[in-house]
Amino acid sequence: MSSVQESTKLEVESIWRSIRQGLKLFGLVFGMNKPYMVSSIFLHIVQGLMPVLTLIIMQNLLNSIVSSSPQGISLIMLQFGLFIAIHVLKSVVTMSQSYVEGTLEAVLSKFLNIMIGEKSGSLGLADYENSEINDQLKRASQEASYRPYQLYTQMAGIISSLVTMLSSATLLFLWKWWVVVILFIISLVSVYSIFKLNKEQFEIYMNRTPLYRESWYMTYLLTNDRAVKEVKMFNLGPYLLKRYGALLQRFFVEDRRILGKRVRITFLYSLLELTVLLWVVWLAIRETFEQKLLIGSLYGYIQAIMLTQSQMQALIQGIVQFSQNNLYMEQLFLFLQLPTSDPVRRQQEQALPIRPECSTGFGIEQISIEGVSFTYPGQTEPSIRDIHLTMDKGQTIAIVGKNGSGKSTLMKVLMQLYSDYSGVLKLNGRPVQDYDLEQIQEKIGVVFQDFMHYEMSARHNIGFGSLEHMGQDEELMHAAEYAAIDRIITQLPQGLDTQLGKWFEDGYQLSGGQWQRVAIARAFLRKADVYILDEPSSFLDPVAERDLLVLFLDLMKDSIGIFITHRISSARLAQKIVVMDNGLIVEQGTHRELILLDGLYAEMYRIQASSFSEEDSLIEAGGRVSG
Ligand SMILES: Nc1ncnc2c1ncn2[C@@H]1O[C@H](COP(=O)(O)OP(=O)(O)OP(=O)(O)O)[C@@H](O)[C@H]1O
Repeated sequence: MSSVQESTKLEVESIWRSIRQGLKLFGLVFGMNKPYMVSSIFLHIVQGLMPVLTLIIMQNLLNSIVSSSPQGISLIMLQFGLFIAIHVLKSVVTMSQSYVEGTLEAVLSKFLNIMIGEKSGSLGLADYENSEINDQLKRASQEASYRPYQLYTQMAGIISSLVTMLSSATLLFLWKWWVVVILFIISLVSVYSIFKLNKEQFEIYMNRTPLYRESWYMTYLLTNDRAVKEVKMFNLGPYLLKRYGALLQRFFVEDRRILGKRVRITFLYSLLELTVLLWVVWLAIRETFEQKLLIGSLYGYIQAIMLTQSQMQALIQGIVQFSQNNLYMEQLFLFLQLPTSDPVRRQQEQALPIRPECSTGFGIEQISIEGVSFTYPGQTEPSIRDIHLTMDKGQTIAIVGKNGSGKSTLMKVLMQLYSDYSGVLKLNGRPVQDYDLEQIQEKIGVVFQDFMHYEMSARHNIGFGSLEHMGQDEELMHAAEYAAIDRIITQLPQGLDTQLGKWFEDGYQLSGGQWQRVAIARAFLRKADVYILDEPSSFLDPVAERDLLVLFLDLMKDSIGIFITHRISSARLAQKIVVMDNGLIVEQGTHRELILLDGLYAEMYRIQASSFSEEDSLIEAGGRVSG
């Protein structure tokens, strides 16, 4: 097959795909609001008939005036009445249309944004860490509020233009059929070239999404309150602005090139069309001059020529824009059909069997991890390898290890945030897959290393730990007490209902440690069987950290308590200490056992202890000198 044939086949395929997507969209809108959709299509058809009806009425009116037929003034009056009626009808149609379309727009945007929100919620952590999916998500959410509606109105507009074009072309066809044929051929060729251009533009757009995200990130850094301190102190503003400017310049150059091409193509075809049109107008004038046509008919034909041409243009524009938006719609539908990596959603979507005794009413008495390994998507090396660990109710476990040794990864796998791990994870002696995974997550209270600051009230910030307790002040304050943040909350201007953070009006900004305590309270609000604190003390002062851990140990009598820490002074409080290195558990035991083992833990202990004794001796030496 030659390259021209191949490319034509691709274009035809793309038109068919557009039509299929368009029908899918009509189906979607129809499902959302049937009466409005039917009214909208009906109004578009009526609108499409209006220009030719107006033209015929005007043509007859003019012909009646110039021919001064025996019926005289009464016929003229009748036709003038029709002329008034058609204009009134036009206004009614336009007004009704704006109401119906406005409603449809709001409905479509609402439904699609909710659909995208639901889809985003169903994605797994691994999906969010995948840059390609992030691109898709960004495209989908950015455009959901306007693209589908644009597409819908374009499709409806195509119907209108088609009706107008067919009706005016019929008038013209009855007079000079070959004019219609020539105009049709010119339009067909122009549609083909514009389709090709659209594809090029779409590819540019697709390749651009990661760069769009980068440019978005630059503006985020330049305008975000969390980044502003570092941006100022490291004087990053000019650098970030330069990178941002370079990206915008690149977009500008590409856009200008495509625009130039588009204008050249459109100009060429318009010129061709205009030549044909002017020739035909000249023919009509000549026939009128030769008294073969009445002046009303001359008016009618010139109008019909203009209408056919303008509607063909509108039709081409409509089809072009429609196919352009359609490529974006395709992306939206693809995103909505994306399979999730989330273990909980997968279990629900695939309706995997759950043992009746494992669906509700169970408690987590024991967790055993048997030979679990996990490699992040896109990575070649596993981040945790052949992990064996058992944890029982009433036990507190500290996990220590160097940066990047796999501590947080192990916890995320345990929390069922990733699905593609190898090995066996058991709860109460049964594989985790026998259980309702959502129920398992509900039985875990967690403080992540990068916990959230919700720019909402203190009530929301704590209440998000257990939505059913959101309205119960006593429960919320009880959780706050565990995290030693209750006094601060009581002193806030509106107590629990005080807005936290600085993003919204009347927000009260907490310190880093106070935010962390709020996150801890959030985890404690949940009546969980397992509590996981990933570096809970990173923002806390040493006294606060110790108080927190002592309380934590006390609270864990009926639960399993796991905390990740870099401080040996904290780790030694736990009943079991697990030491990780390079994705492996290299040691486990009590503080005493591990010191006696004299391995990595003992070394970490010595380094941390010696830093204090060195400081002590320096202080002592300093004291002696000054003394
Ligand atoms: N989302 C991710 N995608 C790919 N690799 C990751 C991801 N998160 C972590 N890693 C890699 O996995 C390894 C273990 O990371 P992890 O966060 O579990 O370490 P950690 O022991 O908790 O470290 P730290 O003490 O610094 O918090 C690291 O090499 C890290 O680069």
